[in-house]
Amino acid sequence: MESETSDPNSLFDEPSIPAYPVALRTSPPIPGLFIPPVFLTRELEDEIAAQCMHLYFEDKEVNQIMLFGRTTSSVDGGADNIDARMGKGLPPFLISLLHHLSQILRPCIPDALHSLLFPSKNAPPRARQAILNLYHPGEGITPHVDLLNRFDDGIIGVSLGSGCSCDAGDADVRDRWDLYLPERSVLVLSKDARYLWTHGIPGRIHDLVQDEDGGDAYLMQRGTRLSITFRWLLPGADIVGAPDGSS
Ligand SMILES: O=C(O)CCC(=O)C(=O)O
Ligand SMILES: [Fe+2]
Repeated sequence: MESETSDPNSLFDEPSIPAYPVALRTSPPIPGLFIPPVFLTRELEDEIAAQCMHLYFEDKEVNQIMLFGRTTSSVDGGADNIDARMGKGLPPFLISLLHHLSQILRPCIPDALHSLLFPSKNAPPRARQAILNLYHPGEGITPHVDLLNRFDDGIIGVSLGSGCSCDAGDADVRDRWDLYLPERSVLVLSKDARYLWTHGIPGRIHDLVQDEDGGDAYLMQRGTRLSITFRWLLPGADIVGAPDGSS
């Protein structure tokens, strides 16, 4: 992940209103990208963040954790085991989060996309992968497309602890959008948004954000943000430690 700190020449550590692009609060016209108007509850946010911090980040010098699930089989009840189908091999609190996401996303995204993200009993079994990223203010992630040879279509991301801007650029960087991912919001990337557009988080301590009521854009300070993203592993891609082991 990349990092940038405040301007060392700034006397008062005040942001001069920077020439940041204004991050939109509505989904831009990128096919397959959804930031639906649904949010995790504060209780759920706190519970998940506490589990992640305790299990993976506290007292450790890491800012990214990758968790690999496994494909269901007849041993765990196969397709009838709804928890296994949701994310066999992932920790129980992430499986609960996936159940919750399935419920809240159902009315907000196309049915076909919902079935891709949360497959029915009859769908072929597959393995999930989760990436947990911890960003302190000023840190970001370089624009990228999630690995094409490792992950399938359909990515879900949640933002915990803080919002941030996300920049989305098309492959030729001829078109780009800045979107605001509020704290507790959910982002879904599929189709063009997953395959043809990059996504990244600029490493900043503030974001310039569109006003919801049509007023001037305003600066929002970043807090520590934890993102959790879920993807499907392509068949055979669940071998940990492959040479291309980045996200
Ligand atoms: O932090 C985020 O929301 C994005 C993370 C991401 O793009 C990744 O882990 O591949
Ligand atoms: Fe990504």
